[in-house]
Amino acid sequence: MHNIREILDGIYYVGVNDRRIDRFENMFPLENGVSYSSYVIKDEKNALVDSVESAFTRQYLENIEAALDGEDLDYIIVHHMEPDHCRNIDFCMRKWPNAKLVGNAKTFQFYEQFYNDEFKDRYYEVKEGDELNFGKHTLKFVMTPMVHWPEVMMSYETSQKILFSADAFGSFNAIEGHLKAKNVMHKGDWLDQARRYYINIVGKFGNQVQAAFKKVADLDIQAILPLHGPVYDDPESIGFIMNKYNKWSTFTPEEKGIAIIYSTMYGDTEQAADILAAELAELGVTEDIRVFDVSDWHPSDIIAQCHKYSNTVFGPINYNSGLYYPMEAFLQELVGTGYQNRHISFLNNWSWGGNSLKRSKEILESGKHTYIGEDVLINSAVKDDQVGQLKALAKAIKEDLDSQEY
Ligand SMILES: Cc1cc2nc3c(=O)[nH]c(=O)nc-3n(C[C@H](O)[C@H](O)[C@H](O)COP(=O)(O)O)c2cc1C
Repeated sequence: MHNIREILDGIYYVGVNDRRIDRFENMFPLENGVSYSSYVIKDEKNALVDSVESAFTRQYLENIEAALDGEDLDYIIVHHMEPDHCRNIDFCMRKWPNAKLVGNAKTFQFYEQFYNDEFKDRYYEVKEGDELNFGKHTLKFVMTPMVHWPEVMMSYETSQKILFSADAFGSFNAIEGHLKAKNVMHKGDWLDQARRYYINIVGKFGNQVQAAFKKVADLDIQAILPLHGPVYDDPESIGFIMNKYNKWSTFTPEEKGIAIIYSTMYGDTEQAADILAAELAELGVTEDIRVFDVSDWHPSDIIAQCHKYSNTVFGPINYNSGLYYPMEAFLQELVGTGYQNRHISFLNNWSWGGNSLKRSKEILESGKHTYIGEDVLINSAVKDDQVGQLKALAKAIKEDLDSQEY
C-alpha cells in the first residue's frame, strides 16, 4: 500500500520513515528514527526527485506508482549520491525504462563507483544554471559541492519557487504525520535534532554552505524540500531555518549560554563542574547553563550544544599520563565539526601528573578560541583553594557573557 502526500501543486512526497535504524551512518543514535524524502513532480513530463534507503524498495516503488497514477516516468533527478538517497535508483531505472538519469558529471562518476555503468546511455548531464522543463514546472540546477559531498547539487523550481535542497535543511526524526515544518519546528526536540543533524553531518562545511547560500541569495524561495525531515513552505519557517543555518554555517553561537563538559572517574571533577555551575547561577547568569559528563552522552549531542552556546568549559582529567580517552575522542570529534571562535575555559584534575590539559588545548588550538578566566587546577579533590578558583572563573565567565551581543 502507498502513503503519499501532494504537498504543493503537482509535487508529491513519496518518501519513507525509518524507525528501525539505531544509528544514522552507523554512528549517530536515533531515538525517533529518520525519514528519507523523495518527490514526484507530476506534469506533461514526470520526474522523480532523489531516492531512499535500500530497506524500503517495495513501499517506495508503490508510492511512486501511486503518484504517477498510471503515467510513465521521464526523469530521475539525483541531487546527492549518498547511499541513503540513491539505493533505489537502479530499481527505478529498470521499472521505468524510458526515464533519463539526471545528474552532473560527478553524479555519474559516483554512480559508477557505487554501482555500474549499465544505464550509461540514459544519462542526462546538467551543469550550473542548466534548466530542465517538464511542462508547467522547470528545474534550474545549482551546483553546491561539499554540502556535504562533492557531487551535490540543488535545483530551483521556477514556477512555484521551490528549492530542492539535497541534505541541506534536513533533520533527524521520522515524520509523525506533520510534514510541514511550521507544525513541528517549535515543538518537542525538533530543533535539537535539526541542529544535531546539521552540525555533525554538514557542520565542517560551513564555508561551502555559505557559498551555496550566495548562489541562491537572489532567488525568491517559497518552499524548501530537503532529503530528510519536514518541508518548509511558509515564510516564517523558511526564515527561521535560514537564520539558524546562517549562524551554524558561520560558526556563530545561536545564543549566550554555557556548556560545561567534564570527564570524571571518581566524581571530583563532576563536583567541580557542579560548583562552577551553581556559582554561575548565584552570580545571576540567566542564560542556559548545561552540564555534561562526557562519558554519559553521545558526542553528537554535546557537540551540537557546544555549537549552540557562546561559552564552553572543558574539564579534562589525566589518564595514563595522557588525556582520559572519552574526552580525547570527544574533543577530536568536536574539532572535526569545525568548532571555532568560541569563548572557552578549563578546569583540570590530576593526581600525580600528565598532559591532559596541554593535550586538550592542542586539540582545540585550530579553532582560534578566546580563553576566558584562569584554568582551575584540582589536585585529586576540590579544596577551599579550588572553590576560590572556581568562583573566580565563574565571575570571569559572567563578565564575558555580559559583554557579548547577539
Ligand atoms: C587507570 C588510571 C590511570 C590514571 N592515570 C593518571 C595519570 O596519569 N595522572 C594522574 O594525575 N592521575 C591519573 N589517574 C587518576 C585520576 O586521573 C585522577 O585522580 C583524577 O584527577 C580523578 O578525578 P575524578 O575524581 O574526577 O575522577 C588515573 C586513574 C586511573 C583509574
